[in-house]
Amino acid sequence: MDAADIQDDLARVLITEEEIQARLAELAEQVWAHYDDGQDVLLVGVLKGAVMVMADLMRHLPGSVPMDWMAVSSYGSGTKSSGVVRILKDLDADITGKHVLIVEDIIDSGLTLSWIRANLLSRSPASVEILTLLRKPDAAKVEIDTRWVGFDIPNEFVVGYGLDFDEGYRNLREVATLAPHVYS
Ligand SMILES: O=P(O)(O)OC[C@H]1O[C@H](OP(=O)(O)OP(=O)(O)O)[C@H](O)[C@@H]1O
Ligand code: HPA
Ligand SMILES: [Mg+2]
Repeated sequence: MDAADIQDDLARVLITEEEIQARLAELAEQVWAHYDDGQDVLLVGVLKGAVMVMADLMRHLPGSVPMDWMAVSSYGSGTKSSGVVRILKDLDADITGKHVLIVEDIIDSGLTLSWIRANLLSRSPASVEILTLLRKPDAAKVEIDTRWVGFDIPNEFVVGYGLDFDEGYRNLREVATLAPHVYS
């Protein structure tokens, strides 16, 4: 798939690269202040969707912070959450007594993060907070206490900036909806 093909598959750009970066810079400032200049916080990214958010959020932080990753899967190759969460890769770190900030690309139904949050809370961390770039308020099946949200978006399937459709489109720099011909 070449670059021109990718652009042909998009219906509408919802959030531009510039808007994403400006918002992440704001969020990074708030995160840094909340954790007392990044003291004792562990950033936990959720693979694979959160790779771009993690990479750019971290680079907006003015000092050094550690990161760790979990891989879970609930979507498979479709566009609807199965609600069944599996751990594909667990954290390397023991988070007992640590301040954990979960970094995510999107809260859609909320099923994935509510499961991850409960799972991490069972390990006796000092705190667990959530930062997500995107949230779909109209798709929520469970309410999740989310301290930092980049953008609330409509209840449409989106791709780009880490978000995939059938493992494609993660490398787009913006967040966009897909053209109908891609689904059919
Ligand atoms: O709020 P929900 O309805 O649970 O959906 C959100 C989750 O779904 C996506 O991950 P996916 O399982 O597709 O894996 P991926 O990150 O590897 O694409 C996304 O990255 C979130 O983790
Ligand atoms: O809208 C979405 N796009 C891509 N992956 C997703 N995972 C949950 N919602 C979405
Ligand atoms: Mg996905």
